[in-house]
Amino acid sequence: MAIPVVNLADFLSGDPQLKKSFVQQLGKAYEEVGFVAVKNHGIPDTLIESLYTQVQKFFSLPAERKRQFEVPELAGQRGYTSFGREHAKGSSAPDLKEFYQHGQPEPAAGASAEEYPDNIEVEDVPGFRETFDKTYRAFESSGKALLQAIALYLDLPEHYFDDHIRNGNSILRAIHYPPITQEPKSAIRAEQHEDINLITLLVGASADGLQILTKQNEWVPVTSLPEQIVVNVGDMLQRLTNNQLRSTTHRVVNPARELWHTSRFSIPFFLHPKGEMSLACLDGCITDNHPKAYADTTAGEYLDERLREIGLKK
Ligand SMILES: O=C(O)CCC(=O)C(=O)O
Ligand SMILES: [Fe+2]
Repeated sequence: MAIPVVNLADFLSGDPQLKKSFVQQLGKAYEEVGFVAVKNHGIPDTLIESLYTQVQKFFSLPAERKRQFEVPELAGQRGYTSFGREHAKGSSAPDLKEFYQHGQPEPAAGASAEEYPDNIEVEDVPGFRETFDKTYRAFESSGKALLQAIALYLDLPEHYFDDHIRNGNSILRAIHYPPITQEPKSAIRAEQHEDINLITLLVGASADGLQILTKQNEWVPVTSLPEQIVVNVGDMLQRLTNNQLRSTTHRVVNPARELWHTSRFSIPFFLHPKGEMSLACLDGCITDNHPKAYADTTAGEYLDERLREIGLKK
């Protein structure tokens, strides 16, 4: 399915009409579909190419070497998580994937080392940390503009989210779905789930497989052009907006048998605020028809609960 396409250059153009129409298009798409494709997203192609090259080098390291970058106490939030560890909330079959996670390169002064552990060095791939740091910042900056548009759509001040996400707890995750070597029984590359964070920005996955569950309860493949990124609403934003914006269920299915020998790579950026941000439903989103649907919580408490549900935190 072609998801709605928006042009971030319209929002940043300085033309009030273009900006306004961007805000309406994005907001409407997030009420109806929960996913958009964004063109002119501001993440340089050359950066994405270097990131993919380094990610492929990382995953082709020997399994025992990769495991040296795995730190279970960090609940997968930094470094490597091996194949078969993470499962979707409510599913017992682990996803068919391994991944590497990179966090905030520049935590705020005084931020706790428990919430913002250092990133894990991978000496085997030259330039690895620099490329992840650079891409992290590029995603932060595109994500910030998108959240400004979302704030305007919700009749909040344009810069409502800025402070909450500055030096925030976002995660850049590089995922490798290895070739499938035996009948996977019920397991798929990524079982159906909703993302935890405010919004997710995803650069062109290297193969098909991503599908979203529509309001009509049908699974449809997501298609976007190579120059676009896919950006979807996560549960934190759904919760904050009392279900006005939709955190749409999605999954990654296995390829046809003749393509089992191929790998799939994808690199989502999970945009998280700082842990202390309140996720209490916004007053403007609570009405007689839409009474408050969630208890108050903070982003940090909510993240903790969700990491336990997907098997990353004990
Ligand atoms: O690999 C993909 O295309 C999407 C992955 C995903 O949905 C996730 O990691 O949350
Ligand atoms: Fe996801």
